[in-house]
Amino acid sequence: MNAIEVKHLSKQYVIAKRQEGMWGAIRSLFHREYITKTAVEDVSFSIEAGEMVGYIGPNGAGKSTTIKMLTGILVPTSGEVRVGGLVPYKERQKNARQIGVVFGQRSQLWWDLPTIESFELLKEVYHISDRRYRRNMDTFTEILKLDEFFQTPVRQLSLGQRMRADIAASLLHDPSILFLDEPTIGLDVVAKERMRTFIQEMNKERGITVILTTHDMSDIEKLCKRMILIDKGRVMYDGGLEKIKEHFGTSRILIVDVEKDISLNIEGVEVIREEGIRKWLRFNREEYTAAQLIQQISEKTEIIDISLQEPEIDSIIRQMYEQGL
Ligand SMILES: Nc1ncnc2c1ncn2[C@@H]1O[C@H](COP(=O)(O)OP(=O)(O)OP(=O)(O)O)[C@@H](O)[C@H]1O
Repeated sequence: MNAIEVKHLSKQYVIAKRQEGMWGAIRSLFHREYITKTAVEDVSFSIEAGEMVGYIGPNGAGKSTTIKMLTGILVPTSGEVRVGGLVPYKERQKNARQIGVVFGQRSQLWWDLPTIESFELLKEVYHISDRRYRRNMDTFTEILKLDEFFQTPVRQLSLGQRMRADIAASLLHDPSILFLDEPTIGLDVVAKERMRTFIQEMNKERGITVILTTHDMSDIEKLCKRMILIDKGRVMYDGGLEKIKEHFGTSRILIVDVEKDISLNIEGVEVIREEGIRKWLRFNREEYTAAQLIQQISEKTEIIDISLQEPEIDSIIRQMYEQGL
């Protein structure tokens, strides 16, 4: 069964146009002009129950707008959206029972209360039975070490602690679908790793469907087999990580130690770094094979050592963002 089904989904925002200057401001009191901004355009995808999918794209691509439509906060301008069989904006409360949401930049916990009290309040809000509450709290506390800061008010938690508390809170009512928006933003390496391990475990052990929005490609690499890439509101790619490397990652880097420190001017090849006799050469595998390139270099100087670097997913995506999709 598909956990999420999105068909030809679009969202336009209608924004009042700002008129310049004082006269403009006065004029707009009587005559307001509006412009429409398309944030999501004709987006279709389906996500199976138990899948973990990365939803990525540059700033302003339309990720948050999509997530808001999936969680029922926003009403689509057109198209269809179903989450666990429900139309989120029509059945917001019912939908809230089957989804968990974590926004890395914002907390859903009560700022001034000791952390444990936020959990107790959520227990009431979601009508969670004592048994379920205990079971979940025990599991989450064991993995996320929540008891280290149960008595600390949320506003005094470190970012890492706050994220641990937030993700636990989002799962307290056993949702089957989890939306994570930048869950590792600002965390140090250890905290990131802990968060990723927890997400992975919840997906594997409990079969929770996860949609992960992030700008950190290593989140995606570690967690998701599939990613949906959007730009300017449209889906540009939907598939596996490996395939994106094949499709878009046409550049390779040859690292070569040469005998003489000479400049290696080869047409279509970019020297991206030099450290004495060691050079990093970026080339396009559609224009050159590594063997051809090595041949060309060896005509100029003797080669002492070589190695070939495949592009990292991070650099491929960065390149795609920079050059447009
Ligand atoms: N409430 C709003 N009113 C008008 N325009 C909006 C509103 N929210 C978002 N937008 C615009 O819609 C587009 C998509 O925004 P959205 O927040 O969905 O992008 P995003 O991919 O989540 O970006 P980021 O990675 O920066 O969070 C942007 O051009 C943004 O300026």
